[in-house]
Amino acid sequence: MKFALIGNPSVGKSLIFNQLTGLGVEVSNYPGTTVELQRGNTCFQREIVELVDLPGVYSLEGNSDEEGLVRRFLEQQDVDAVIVVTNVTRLERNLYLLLQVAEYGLPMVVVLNMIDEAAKRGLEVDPGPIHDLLGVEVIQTAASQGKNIDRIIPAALAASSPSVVEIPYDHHIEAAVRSLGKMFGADRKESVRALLGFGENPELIEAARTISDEIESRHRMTVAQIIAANRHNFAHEIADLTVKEELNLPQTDPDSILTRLIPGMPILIGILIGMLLFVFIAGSFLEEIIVEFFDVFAIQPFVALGLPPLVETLGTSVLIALQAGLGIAFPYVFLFYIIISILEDSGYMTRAAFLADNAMHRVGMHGGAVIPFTLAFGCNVPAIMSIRLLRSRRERIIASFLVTMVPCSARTVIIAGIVASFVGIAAAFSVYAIVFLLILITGLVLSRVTPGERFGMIMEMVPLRWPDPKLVMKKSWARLSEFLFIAMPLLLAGSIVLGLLEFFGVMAYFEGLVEPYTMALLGLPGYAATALIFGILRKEMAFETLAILAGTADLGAVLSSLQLYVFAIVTVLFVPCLATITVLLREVGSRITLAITAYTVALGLLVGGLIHYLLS
Ligand SMILES: Nc1nc2c(ncn2[C@@H]2O[C@H](COP(=O)(O)OP(=O)(O)OP(=O)(O)O)[C@@H](O)[C@H]2O)c(=O)[nH]1
Ligand SMILES: [Mg+2]
Repeated sequence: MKFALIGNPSVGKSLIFNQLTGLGVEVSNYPGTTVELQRGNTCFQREIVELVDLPGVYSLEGNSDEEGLVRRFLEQQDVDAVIVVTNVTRLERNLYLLLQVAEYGLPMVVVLNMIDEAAKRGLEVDPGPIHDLLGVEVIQTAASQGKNIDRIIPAALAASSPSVVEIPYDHHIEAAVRSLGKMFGADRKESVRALLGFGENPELIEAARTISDEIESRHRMTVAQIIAANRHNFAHEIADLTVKEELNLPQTDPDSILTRLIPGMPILIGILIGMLLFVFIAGSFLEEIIVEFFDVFAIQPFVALGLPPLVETLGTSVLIALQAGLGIAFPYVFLFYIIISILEDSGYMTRAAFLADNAMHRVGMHGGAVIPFTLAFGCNVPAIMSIRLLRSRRERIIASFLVTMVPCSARTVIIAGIVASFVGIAAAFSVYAIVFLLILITGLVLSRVTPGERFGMIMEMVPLRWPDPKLVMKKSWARLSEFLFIAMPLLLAGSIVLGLLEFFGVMAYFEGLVEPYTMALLGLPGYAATALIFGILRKEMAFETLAILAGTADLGAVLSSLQLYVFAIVTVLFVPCLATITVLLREVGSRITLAITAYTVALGLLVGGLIHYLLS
């Protein structure tokens, strides 16, 4: 037995899927969380039931990736029943999709989810009309409380015949349906879909097209528009019968505050700055503890063992990599994830996206890109992972370039540790200014040259609600472990390779080789190049390595202010770190990853060179 969960975005499909299968699919109060098929199994009365979680869509007839995916899935008719999940507080729009799904003629169960929220808003829900009109089982659930979830699978198993619904169409459409039925023996649902240009029978579609052209020449509307209007009306009628306002609770509308430019924008900026400050302050505090702990309890005792030099070098490299990895994973990445999850699940992120939409359009994206951009200030790895939320490949490509350029917390360490302490605060801010300017220019250029369709934003304002701490922690943990499993092994492998290179003197040889070039191009000594390469492992290692190689932590004594400034600029721009490269490979593929890497290296060297040339 195989069932599929279908519904609008953010109605709770994935939450129901998780509860039924015990899998950890991402759940979020943000439309478009699920972008591909997820499969899982559940067991009911000793029978294995396969469950498919589909991405949320508003319609089956548009041409976005998700709509195509759900449509193809339904056309294959490869499921025993569909479970249509709806948000009962927004029933009318949900029913519009439901009516379309019903026309595919699969056995169906209707889930009216978020019944808890309906109760809170004083809505009275009567499942009777849907049951009677559609002839399907209707279940009222509150997935976040697990209420009635257990009734879904038995109902799906019992559903054997398709819905009996007949949407009353305009008389021209009805006449067309009748004549297609006579000519081809097509049933009502098949004929309607043929009129919309879908289906398997080419002759039927051809005949339907002739009829549609005729209807369109007489009406001023296309057949698709007429059918959509009829469905909307019908959905409206059913919704009116199903949901009644019980009592008028006085409601203040927080959206009138949050989505208006003033005070919405200052609130958004305040929240973002507050979040960054919190993560930096709490993060650096925690990081120090972790780093200190490693120093005292792992690295120093290990060195004190007095092992053979090769073992010692390799062992220390691995320990330092672990220290670096955990030092960033827990304090920064985990804290960021928790805050972002709270912002997502509270529903605030859709307000932020709405506000940022205008500005984002200029650089070729839409408001949805606020999530990756905010995440990127903490760490580029989760930021790149979250570009999945963006709808088109075009946007994902642009975002992947821009997000990798955002100064993450490790790069902030460089700017603070090298520029602010040895050159000056104003200089440190100028580094940020240069980077933001470059991001802006890159975005403007990319939005011109990147091929692909531009999409407007149709984003549902999900309701504001208190996030569930358990769900927030679960999600943050799942995201963190993804980071740990991708970034950590690489960090360890990379550090072993670098340790070996150093041990066998390859590094020293390399420094001698590149010194003439680094001197000429950037005015930097050869060991700075080694430090830059260590920076690929983890950005702030560039700083640590530079200090080690220079033989002193007082960098101001060995390098000039200009040299330090150039070094910092190059490190900040030059190549994303290894962990970022790995997730880039996974999310956007090797070609784009290569392009980003080449672009950032070129940009780093160019800007660094330019500054060296202009100021020396
Ligand atoms: N109050 C309440 N919240 C719910 C209920 N069901 C789901 N939610 C919340 O609604 C949000 C959306 O849930 P998801 O399961 O991610 O929705 P989805 O339908 O999979 O969304 P997409 O993957 O974007 O299509 C989450 O924040 C859930 O915690 C419910 O019955 N009551
Ligand atoms: Mg989902």
